[in-house]
Amino acid sequence: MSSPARGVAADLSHISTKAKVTGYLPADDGLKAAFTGADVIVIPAGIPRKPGMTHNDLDLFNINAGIIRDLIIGIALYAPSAFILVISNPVNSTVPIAAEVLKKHGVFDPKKLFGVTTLDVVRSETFTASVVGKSDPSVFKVPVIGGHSGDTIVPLLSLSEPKVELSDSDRAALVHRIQFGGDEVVQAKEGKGSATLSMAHAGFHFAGIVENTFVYLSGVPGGGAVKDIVAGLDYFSVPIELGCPSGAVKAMNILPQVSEYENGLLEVAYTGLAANIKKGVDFIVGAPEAK
Ligand SMILES: NC(=O)C1=CN([C@@H]2O[C@H](COP(=O)(O)OP(=O)(O)OC[C@H]3O[C@@H](n4cnc5c(N)ncnc54)[C@H](O)[C@@H]3O)[C@@H](O)[C@H]2O)C=CC1
Ligand SMILES: O=C([O-])CC(=O)C(=O)O
Repeated sequence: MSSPARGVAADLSHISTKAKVTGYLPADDGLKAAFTGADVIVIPAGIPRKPGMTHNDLDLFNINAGIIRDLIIGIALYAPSAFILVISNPVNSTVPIAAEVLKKHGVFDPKKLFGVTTLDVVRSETFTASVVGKSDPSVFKVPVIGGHSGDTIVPLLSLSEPKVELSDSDRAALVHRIQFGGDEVVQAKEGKGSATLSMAHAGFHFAGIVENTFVYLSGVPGGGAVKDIVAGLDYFSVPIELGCPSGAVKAMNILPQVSEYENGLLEVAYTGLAANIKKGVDFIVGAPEAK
């Protein structure tokens, strides 16, 4: 890229609300002004979970699905080549929603659409370090694959570097803490948001060369081999090598290295993910206003 990347981090709530009230507004000047010329667009817009809400909550889905759809329409029209990082939950469904809207507009590039799952890696490394009594989370590198909610998040402790030895019960407790770490934050904030600041940290991380992210597998080089292993799921989070200007350069297929225990976690994740992905796709497919 010859000029510095232009990103959009504006609060677009007024625009999206307007789009929601009046229907699809192809000539919306706000969306046009916000997105035109953007190279990288990060979307954290939407409601956060309240204590007790799961990522499968219907209110969370219905409100955020509409917000994502409206914003992605704006991107399809005014910044079709931008890198899109979707933070808004439920990521397992909002990324498929984004993909379907982009497809309807004929501008879907799977190498440039990413669901932000970085926090799962941050948690897996931080909590693994704390379980073995280290205060510095950067000591461990622990891959995480799958999706971004509860038991669709699959930490691969068997591939930790350096190796970590845990009893079965310590391992189960650690896996649970990584999978449900978001709940701790949502509860601690008592209805006033979720891991907002950690999200900023995740965004910063994303500037790296290899990043964990939820992608459309068939559109990313190397993704087909992953898809063959993950029960044919269209979307999955694995470490992705990133490049500029093309985006996702390669999906790292670490699936053949997982342990038997982790294969058990994956089987559970596949079921949840298949339902979450279908929910996102169904939200757009057949919906005339998204055309
Ligand atoms: N993928 C990830 O790792 C993470 C995802 N999240 C998700 O990010 C989203 C935001 O979470 P928080 O920052 O904690 O919530 P928050 O309530 O602090 O911030 C939400 C922001 O979205 C804006 N917004 C609300 N309705 C909008 C609309 N119709 N159009 C555009 N913008 C709108 C609000 O003005 C506000 O600035 C949630 O869906 C949450 O679940 C949060 C943390 C981590
Ligand atoms: O769990 C939530 O609601 C927010 C989130 O995605 C996370 O903290 O990883």
